[in-house]
Amino acid sequence: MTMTAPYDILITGATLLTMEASQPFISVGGIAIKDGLIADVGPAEKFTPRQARITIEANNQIVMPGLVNAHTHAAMTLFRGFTDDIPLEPWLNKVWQLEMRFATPENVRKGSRLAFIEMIRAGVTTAADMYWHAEATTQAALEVGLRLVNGVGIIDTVGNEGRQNKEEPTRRFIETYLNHPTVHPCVQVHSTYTVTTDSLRLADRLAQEYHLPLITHASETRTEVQTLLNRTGKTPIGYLDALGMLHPGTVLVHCVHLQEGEVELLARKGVAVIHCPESNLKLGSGIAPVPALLKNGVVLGLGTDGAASNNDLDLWGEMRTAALLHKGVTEDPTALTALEALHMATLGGAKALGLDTLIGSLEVGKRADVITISLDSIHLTPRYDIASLLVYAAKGGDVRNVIIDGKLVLHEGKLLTVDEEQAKEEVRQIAVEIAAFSPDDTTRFI
Ligand SMILES: CSC[C@H]1O[C@@H](n2cnc3c(O)ncnc32)[C@H](O)[C@@H]1O
Ligand SMILES: [Zn+2]
Repeated sequence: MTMTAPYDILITGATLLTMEASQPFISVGGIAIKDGLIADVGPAEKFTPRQARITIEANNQIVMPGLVNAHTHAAMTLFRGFTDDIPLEPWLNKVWQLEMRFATPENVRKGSRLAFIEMIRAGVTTAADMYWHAEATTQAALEVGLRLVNGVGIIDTVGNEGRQNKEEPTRRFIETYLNHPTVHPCVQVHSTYTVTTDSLRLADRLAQEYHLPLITHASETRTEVQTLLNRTGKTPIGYLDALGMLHPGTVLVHCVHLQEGEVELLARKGVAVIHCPESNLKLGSGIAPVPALLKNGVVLGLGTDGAASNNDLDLWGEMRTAALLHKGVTEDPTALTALEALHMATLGGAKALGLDTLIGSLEVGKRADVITISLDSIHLTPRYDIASLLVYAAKGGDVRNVIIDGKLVLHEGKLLTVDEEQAKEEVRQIAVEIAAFSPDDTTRFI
């Protein structure tokens, strides 16, 4: 007689970092996964190895919720290192010339696939993407096995997009994925400086109609704020407010140059903010007032932004940078603690994207997005405080296992879904053409 194992996957012998407020750590425990869900979590005594089809013995490993990269432009791996060490506006003017030529659906799929492999290898289980050809990015996520928040990227001043109808493709994407288990539609507009008032209004209307997050870049640079002030007499935040677009569900990426009263305004309106510290530093944009946003109760997520402005997609580095940066600028080592950085990279990001009932913590009934981190390395020895170890010493390469929606995607360091060598080779081939292209310095899009 064959007995069916009660669980699909069982992880035993690990230290659990649940990210649950009531019980954030369990010293030696296990987690059981069944039908895509977390079926049980708890101390070791609860589990015996033969209870599952796959058992992962995770002694000297940490088990925690998968990381949420709450803002990225995945396909921009294609342009990683193409143009560095210049400010955002001339950078965008170059990047947009590249994108008009090379961001074809097929290239976007290949560039995104490379990005998603990089992310999964570093423990990211969910990414929120904003790019051209949303369907191509989505296909890449489905192939690699990553959970994706995505929508049609509305932008009016680049390419022929300005003349095109935004409503129909946005609705089509939303309706295709509304009840999908791993693709979560959202509405997204690039920014107040590249999108018409009509498109901003349309985006807000669609977000409200479908009860979806509305994501946009805001107040990333001093120049952006000045551009909006010159055009409208309002800052980007003030402009969005005047349009009634600041409300729960609105997600603002960057928020580096907030003006007086804007932190409090965002808190009052229930707006979430995504912090992308490494991209902001590399473009010389500045430093977002994260400690003030935290103090005022704003929901915060953490993002890498794209690989052309970061230039990697490692959220461990992002947590560490965030924690160190805010201690440094405020001259206060408590400004952003290790646990707060971990929260931003897990439950905070999930909450910002409206997914906290599904993911972000290890809780029975949530979707099983789970990672294990090996503590065997020199740089993770010895061990006192887990949050400290993870934020101040761990690296993406320490991730051993990744489970997304109950499926094992990375097993003991081996990616199970796609051929990594082929993924790299395909992007190298596209890069040969990109390397031969010379964008000019003319400002034409902003
Ligand atoms: C409509 S597709 C998204 C669009 O955003 C561009 N982008 C990449 N990084 C940034 C950034 O830091 N600020 C503003 N816009 C950015 C990307 O190149 C695509 O064109
Ligand atoms: Zn961005």
